[in-house]
Amino acid sequence: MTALVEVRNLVKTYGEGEAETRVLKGLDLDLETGELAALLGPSGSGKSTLLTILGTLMRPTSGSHRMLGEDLTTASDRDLTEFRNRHIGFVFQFHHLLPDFTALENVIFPAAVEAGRETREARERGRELLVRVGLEHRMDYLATKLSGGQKQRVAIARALMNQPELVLADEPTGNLDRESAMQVMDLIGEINGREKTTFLISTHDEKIAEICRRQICVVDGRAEMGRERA
Ligand SMILES: Nc1ncnc2c1ncn2[C@@H]1O[C@H](COP(=O)(O)OP(=O)(O)OP(=O)(O)O)[C@@H](O)[C@H]1O
Repeated sequence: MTALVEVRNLVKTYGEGEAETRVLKGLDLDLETGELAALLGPSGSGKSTLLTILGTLMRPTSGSHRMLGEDLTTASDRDLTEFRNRHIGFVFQFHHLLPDFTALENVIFPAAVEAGRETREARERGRELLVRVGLEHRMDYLATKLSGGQKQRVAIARALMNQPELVLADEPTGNLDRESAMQVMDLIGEINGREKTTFLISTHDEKIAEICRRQICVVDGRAEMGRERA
């Protein structure tokens, strides 16, 4: 069986000459369908860099990156954008919701971009997702009127809008109190269990990492695999 994501000998350097920083130094990583994995590592070890490359938002300096059997290192920018919209969802620490739009409008935004317009089906799926994340009573609230935990739940619903196989989350609970963080993790766990969506979650929080079935640590530019838990 081929992995959902297959990364080999990934290298990423920033800058040139004396200012060159080699962040990823030949990293190998496989992610299977349905995994719930934490991405750990000291500050500056390259977690965000790796997530940005896996999300096709930045190209590696060298190495191979495949997802769903497609070679993404040689794909055109246009093909990458299409691939990203269809197959990858993102959740960030600072949710990046559009403040002047409602929760529902924020959720259906990716589908509207993909389709070039807002469809009735998209509105329906957006509503369903907001119900699933427990925000049926906040659909028409402006994003600015939501609490931090609620905003993050909207961000998760938005990430799921186009039914991605992979969701990349960069410190999704970093800005939340313990209770909201656990609610967000419960939600991610439920979606992962039910829909087999693969999640890769970068975190500094050991408790969050423990909830994940697998821990992957970026150390000295390479990935060290943690033990898989049943
Ligand atoms: N655009 C850039 N240009 C130059 N250097 C960069 C750039 N982005 C990141 N870096 C450097 O690459 C290294 C890895 O950064 P990255 O943000 O990937 O680490 P991280 O593990 O996510 O850190 P943190 O846990 O603090 O968020 C750091 O030394 C950083 O300074």
